[in-house]
Amino acid sequence: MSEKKDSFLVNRLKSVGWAFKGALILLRTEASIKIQFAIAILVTIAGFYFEISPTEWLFQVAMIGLVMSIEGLNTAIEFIADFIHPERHDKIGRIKDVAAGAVFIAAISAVIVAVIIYYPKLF
Ligand SMILES: Nc1ncnc2c1ncn2[C@@H]1O[C@H](COP(=O)(O)OP(=O)(O)OP(=O)(O)O)[C@@H](O)[C@H]1O
Repeated sequence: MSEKKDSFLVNRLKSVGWAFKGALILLRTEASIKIQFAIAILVTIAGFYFEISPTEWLFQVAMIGLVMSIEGLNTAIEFIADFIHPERHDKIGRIKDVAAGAVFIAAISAVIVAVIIYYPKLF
């Protein structure tokens, strides 16, 4: 019984390790994620500088997580598309466009949240 529990825990820990490895691969290799990470650091500094409220922090952190995680999924979809069909194909292009569209929607939402939080503090 306890042996089963241990192996479950070890497996979960291994999964966390692989997920962490995946996040590092994204941050090291993907230009879009690097830019988003830099913006995340800048708005975090801005959050402390302007002393934004706990509710504003919640929205800001949620938006950073949303944009970067969807960007990660977009990258995974691009990898799958390139793996299963390395040549150019209209359908592969459409799959990649739709995945990029998801990032775009999240990014627009994040910009709107940023404007709502910081516009009154700046102007
Ligand atoms: N194999 C393909 N067949 C048809 N169109 C493609 C193909 N690969 C890419 N495209 C088109 O080019 C666009 C960009 O694709 P690509 O894989 O280069 O993504 P990217 O946006 O440059 O990647 P990144 O997220 O690294 O910036 C796609 O959205 C699609 O419109």
